[in-house]
Amino acid sequence: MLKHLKEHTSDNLKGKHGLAAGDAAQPERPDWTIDQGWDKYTPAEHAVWKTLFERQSKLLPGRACDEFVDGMKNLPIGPGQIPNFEQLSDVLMKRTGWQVVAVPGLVPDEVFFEHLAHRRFPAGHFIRKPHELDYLEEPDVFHDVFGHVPMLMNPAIADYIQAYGEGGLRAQRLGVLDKLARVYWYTVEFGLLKQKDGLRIYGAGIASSYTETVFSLDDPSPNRIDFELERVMRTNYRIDDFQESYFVIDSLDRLLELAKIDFAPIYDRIANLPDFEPGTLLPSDTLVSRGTGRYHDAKRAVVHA
Ligand SMILES: C[C@H](O)[C@H](O)[C@H]1CNc2nc(N)[nH]c(=O)c2N1
Ligand SMILES: N[C@@H](Cc1ccccc1)C(=O)O
Ligand SMILES: [Fe+2]
Repeated sequence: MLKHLKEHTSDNLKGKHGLAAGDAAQPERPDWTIDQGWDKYTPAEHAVWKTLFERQSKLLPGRACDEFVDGMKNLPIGPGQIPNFEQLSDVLMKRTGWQVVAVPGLVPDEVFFEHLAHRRFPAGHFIRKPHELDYLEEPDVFHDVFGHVPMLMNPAIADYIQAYGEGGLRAQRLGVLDKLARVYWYTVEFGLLKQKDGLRIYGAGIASSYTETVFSLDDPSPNRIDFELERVMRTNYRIDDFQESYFVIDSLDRLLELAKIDFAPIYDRIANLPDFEPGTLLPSDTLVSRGTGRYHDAKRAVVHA
């Protein structure tokens, strides 16, 4: 599974800012951007990209949403080489006004939000090692470019992620970042979309993961629940394993509506309400499918044995 996802937790970031790629030094620039250094990728690194690209490209038709497939088709992303961020930005800029900038790994929350608010997507410049194809703790170029960039070709997602950047800066000031981060997690990273012919993936954390692509759509274990904002804001997520629940929207335009909602009164309303564990089902949930819980229960049983 792509448990790549310690990536998005503030906790994980503490004491680890950007150093996490192992040996990355302090940021060269205040916005933490670096040069992609495209010429410095080795043949072995391009080969890792190719392996990942080909595996995912076979799996995604009929599983990724139409917008993802369209976005990919119109971008200079292929099996042959790790994409060049300047070439991606040229195409994206014309389409939705976004750019891709290189960062050494996780960047501090406020730096991340500042980039998004200015329609710059920070992408890890490094690629995972051959022994980490399905597991890594930081967003690398495969997750960030293959998973996120195709969706940034879509105008609704483009506006939504910019608004999330602005909302992130605000949520930080209000001390409610954990609530907002769950909205990003259960949409941009792990969102499912109802299309005419069934459930499809639009979340980048799924789309860049071979194993979670199958698990999220085909496995009976996880819950698939209609997206409801307050419910999602109160739901913890798993950073080191498949999700126990996925939240489903019926149109990407739904995200634009979310972006326009003023979250401040909602933060206030839920401030003293309890959070939910990832696998919880509530009487108020509208289910696309109820999960058996089998996958995570089996693991819990081993831990408690
Ligand atoms: C809350 C939030 O979205 C978050 O933790 C940030 C922090 N820094 C990051 N930095 C990078 N490069 N990529 C990310 O997705 C994030 N996520
Ligand atoms: N509308 C949110 C910001 C936001 C935009 C997009 C996604 C998530 C949140 C707010 O008022 O803070
Ligand atoms: Fe991501």
